[in-house]
Amino acid sequence: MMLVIRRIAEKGYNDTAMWHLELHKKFGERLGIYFGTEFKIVLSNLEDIKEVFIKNFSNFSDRKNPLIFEMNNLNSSLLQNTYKNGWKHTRSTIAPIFSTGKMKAMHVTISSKIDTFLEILEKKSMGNEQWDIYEDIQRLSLDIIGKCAFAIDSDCQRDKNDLFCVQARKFVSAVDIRKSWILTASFMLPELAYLWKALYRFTDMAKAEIPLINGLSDIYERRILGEGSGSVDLLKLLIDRKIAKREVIENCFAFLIAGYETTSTAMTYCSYLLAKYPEIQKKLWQEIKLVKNEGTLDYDSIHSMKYLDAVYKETLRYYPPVIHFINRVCLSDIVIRGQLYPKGSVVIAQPNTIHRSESNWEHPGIFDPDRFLAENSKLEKSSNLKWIPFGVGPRYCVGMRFAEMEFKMTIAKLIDKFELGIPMGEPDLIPENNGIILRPKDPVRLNLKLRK
Ligand code: HEM
Repeated sequence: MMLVIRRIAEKGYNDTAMWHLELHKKFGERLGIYFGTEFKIVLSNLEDIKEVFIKNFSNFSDRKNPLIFEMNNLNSSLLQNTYKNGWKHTRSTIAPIFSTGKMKAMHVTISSKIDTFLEILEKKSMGNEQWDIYEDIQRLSLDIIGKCAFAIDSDCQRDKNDLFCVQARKFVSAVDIRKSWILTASFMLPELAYLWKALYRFTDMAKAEIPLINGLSDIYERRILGEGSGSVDLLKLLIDRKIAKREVIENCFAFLIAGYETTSTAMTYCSYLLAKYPEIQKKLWQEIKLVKNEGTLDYDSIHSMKYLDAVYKETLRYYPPVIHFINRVCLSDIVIRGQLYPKGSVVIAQPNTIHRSESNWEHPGIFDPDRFLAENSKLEKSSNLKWIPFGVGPRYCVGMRFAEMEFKMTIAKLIDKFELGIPMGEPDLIPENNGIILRPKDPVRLNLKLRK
């Protein structure tokens, strides 16, 4: 604990994401850290991770939520639910709404939001000013999740004062442990749970979530009365699963929290990396041209593109957006591969450590999509845990297919329309850790040249 506090004081919180790599080199592939009285075991050996997260899932089924979160409106959602309270039932009810057929039905909505995004970028690229493309991508992602999870036609992309946009951004930015001392303290001193719970209603998070939940509740009631019966969105798909109102609303809310900043951050990293490596961008553009010679950029054609798939996977390997969320609570004492995992300890797998380890990847510090092409990739095996941006085992990200569709459609359409470059003198992107997400620290400014 003292070591953690000293390190944070010396180098800043951001450093804790990368620090684990150093710690693993120094102390080995299993390391223990105390946070107050809470014991955390960080694993980087793939066999250990497989044993804990997959083979012994029944003893490690729950994620550790800071106790302060028990006061929010997410307890019956997949994000926070526990095995004892019915996570398995919720998961098996919800997973089918992310099937290929359902994703295909939703891709038209997503595509129209991306068209608006491209129109806005075209206008901006005509001017002389440089701007932060992360902001545009975040607004696109909000409009997509607004339409698909909240069933509202928000216009976050064009209207900065759009109510949904303002409230959602307020909520998400409140889940930033650097900005809220109550949140930070509740992570560091979990034994004072009762104090943190009592203080929850004074947090910005609590203030921002109420209008969002009330808005969702209104839409739910109108949907039950038959409004929008022809539309396909996650809200409707959940209502069709005949689960309780509270479960529907909390899970839609969870999709906003889990799906907005994660996907927009991944797409921003990808745009930046393609701008930085023009040869890789050119190869992707050539693949896009080939596909367009045969038809259009739609759900099927985009999912058939091998190089786009390699760029997608390599982006998530190189910069995994979610770094501090793949964890499980040990439900009872157990010994695995000679290691005692005491009841109540929290086991963690960190994607950035696994993705940047030389024992898992050749030249891990080099951005090289070719490593994922079929001929030199052994990743297709689900047992391969070298690539874990979406987590591990039965509790992996339920929205993975949704994120993949949104990412691939946006990047393919963006590169089809613009050639991306890095402006002269622009500094390298620095990823910053906000407690859960690894996001660009500074504005991401790119040159966008309309392709002829
Ligand atoms: C690039 C985008 C995304 C990344 C990198 C990502 C990553 C993750 C990770 C690492 C986890 C934890 C998995 C574990 O503990 O093993 C997770 C869980 C989850 N994600 Fe995502 N996610 C993304 C997009 C989305 C989207 C678009 C949605 C919904 C529309 C979503 C919904 C969820 C939910 C509900 C969970 C909890 C699942 C459970 O506990 O059963 N995510 N995600």
